[in-house]
Amino acid sequence: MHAEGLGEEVIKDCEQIVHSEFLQYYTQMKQRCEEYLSFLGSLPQQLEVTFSQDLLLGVSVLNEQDTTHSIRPECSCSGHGKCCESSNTESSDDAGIQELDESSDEDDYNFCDTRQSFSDSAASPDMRMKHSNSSNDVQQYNHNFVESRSGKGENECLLLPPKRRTKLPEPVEKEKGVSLWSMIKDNVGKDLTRVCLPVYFNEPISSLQKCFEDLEYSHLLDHAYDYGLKGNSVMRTLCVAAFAVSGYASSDGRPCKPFNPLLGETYEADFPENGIRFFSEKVSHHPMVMACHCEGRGWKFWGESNVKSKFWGQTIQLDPVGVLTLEFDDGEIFKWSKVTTTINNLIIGRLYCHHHGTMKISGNRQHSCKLTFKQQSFLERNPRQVQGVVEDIGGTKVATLRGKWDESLYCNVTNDGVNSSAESTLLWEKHEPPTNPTRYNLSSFAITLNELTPNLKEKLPPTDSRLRPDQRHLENGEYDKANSEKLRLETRQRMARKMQDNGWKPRWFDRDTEDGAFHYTGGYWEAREQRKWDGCRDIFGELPDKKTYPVPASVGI
Ligand SMILES: CC(C)CCC[C@@H](C)[C@H]1CC[C@H]2[C@@H]3CC=C4C[C@@H](O)CC[C@]4(C)[C@H]3CC[C@]12C
Repeated sequence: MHAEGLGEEVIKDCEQIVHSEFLQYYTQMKQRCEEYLSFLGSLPQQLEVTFSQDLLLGVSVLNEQDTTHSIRPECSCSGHGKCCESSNTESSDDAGIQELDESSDEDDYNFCDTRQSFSDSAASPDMRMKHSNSSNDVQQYNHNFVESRSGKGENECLLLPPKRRTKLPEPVEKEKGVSLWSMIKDNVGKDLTRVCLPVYFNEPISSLQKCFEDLEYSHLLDHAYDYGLKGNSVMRTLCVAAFAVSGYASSDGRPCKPFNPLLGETYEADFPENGIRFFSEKVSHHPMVMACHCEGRGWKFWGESNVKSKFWGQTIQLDPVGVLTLEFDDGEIFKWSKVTTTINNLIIGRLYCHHHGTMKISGNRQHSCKLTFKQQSFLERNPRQVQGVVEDIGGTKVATLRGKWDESLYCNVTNDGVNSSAESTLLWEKHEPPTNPTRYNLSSFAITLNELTPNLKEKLPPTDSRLRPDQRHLENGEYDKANSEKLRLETRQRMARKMQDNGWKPRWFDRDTEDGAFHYTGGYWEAREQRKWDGCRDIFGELPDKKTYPVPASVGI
C-alpha cells in the first residue's frame, strides 16, 4: 500500500477494518466449531429419530389426483459502521451494484442436513416430467414443449422446438485473476455503487436477461392456471408462491455482476417450448429501472426491477422497489414484492448472497399467501429456509409451505382447519446444475439466454442485449476487447441522464400516471413479424458526434 502511494491514514483505516473482520471471523469460527462438534456427537441419535419418524409418518407426495406416494428420507452433505445508502439514482453508469450478482454461501463447512427427495418411481408422471433433472438439457426442454403445446390443437405443435445450447463458447484468451479488493481499496468509505469495475467481475448476461431468469420455472404458473380452472384455489395460490420463490434459485453461487443495460436496451425471449414469450426494456437510467412483460398459457406476468442499495463495507443490502403482478386469464390477480437481498464478503472471504424478509402475495379473490425468507445467522445449520402460509379472506390458515429457495418447496394442505401434517406435496424442485459448468456458475437455463443464432440475429431489433459487443466479447473470453468496448459504451451511457431530462421515453413501456408503474404498450412481437423497428436506435454503435454520422434531429443527446 505504501508502494502504491496511499496515505498513512487510509492504510491505518484499512488495517483496522481487516483486523476487526478477522477477529469477528475467528470468534465466530470457534463458536461454530464447537457447535459442529456437539452436532456430530448427537448425529447417530438424530438420524435414528428422523428415520423412525419418517417411517411412521410416511412423508408423502400428493399429486393432482390426490394419490399419495411415500418418499424416502435422504441425508445429503453439501460441500459447499458506516452505511452508504443509495437508490439506483446515484449509481454510476456501470456500477449499479444492484446489478452485481448473487453468489452462494457454499462455505468452508460441510453440513449434513436431512432433506427429503423424490425417488423417481414415487413421483407422479406429471411431476416426473416437470422435475426430471435430465442431464440432457435440450431433451428436457423438448419434453416441456411437447407437453405445453399438446392438447391445444394449435399449428405450433408442428413446429420443431429450438435446440438451445448447453455450454458457453470456449474462452479465446486466458482469464486474468483480478482481486475485487484491488479494485475497491481506493474507494473505502465511498459509495461502492459508484465504482466502475472491469469486465472480469461481470457475467455475460445483462440485467434484462437476468429478469427473465425469474421465469425459468414458469410451468408452475401453467399449473396454477389449471388448478384455478378446476376450482382448486388453494393449490393455485401455492403454485404462485412456489413460482415467486423459484426465481431466487439461480442466484445461488453466482459470483459475478450482470451487465447494466443501456437506456433503451431491450431483451426478448421467445420460448415456445415453455409456452412463454418474454420482453424487457431498460426504461430509466436515474433511477435504474427495468420493466418486463411475459405472456404464458393462461396468464400474464409483468413488473419492474429497481433496487435501493446500502453499502456497509463488507456487505451490500439490496431492497427491491416495485410490485410484480400476475394476472390469470380468468381474472384472478396476484401481486407481490421481492424480499431483501444481502451480498456478503465483498472484501474478505467467498462472496455470496442471501435473501431475507417477508413476501406478501396478495390475491384479489379467495386466497393470499405470506412467505418468510428466514434471516441468516452464522450458526444456522439449515440456511436459506422459506416458510409460508396460505390464508383465505377471513384469515383462516388453509395451507402451509416450507423449503429452501435454492432447493425445493413442499406444501401441506390443511383440512377443516386441522393441519394434515402427514402429507407433504413437492411443489417445486430446482433443476440439476449444467453438465458443462461455467466460471460464472450459470444454470442450464441461463446458459441459453445470450445465444445468438444467425436465424435469430435477423429478427432482433438493434437494441437487444444479445447484440451488445462488450457482453459478447466477454462471453467469447476476449477480455481486452470486452473492456475497451465496455469503456466506450459507458462513456456513451453518461449521456443517458441528459437524454432522460430531455424527455426521452421508453419505446415499449409507458408509465402509469396513477401508480407510477410501467406498463407494456404492446406491439413488440407484431413489429418483429414485420422487422419494422421504427424508433429503435442503434444504441451499441459509435456515437453520432464522432462526425462519421450526421446527428439525427430526434436524438436528444
Ligand atoms: C462486486 C461484484 C463482483 C459482486 C457481485 C454481486 C452479485 C452477487 C449481485 C449484484 C447484483 C445483484 C442482483 C441485483 C438485483 C436483484 C433483484 C432482487 O430482487 C433479487 C436479487 C438480485 C437478482 C441481485 C442478486 C445478487 C446480485 C447479482
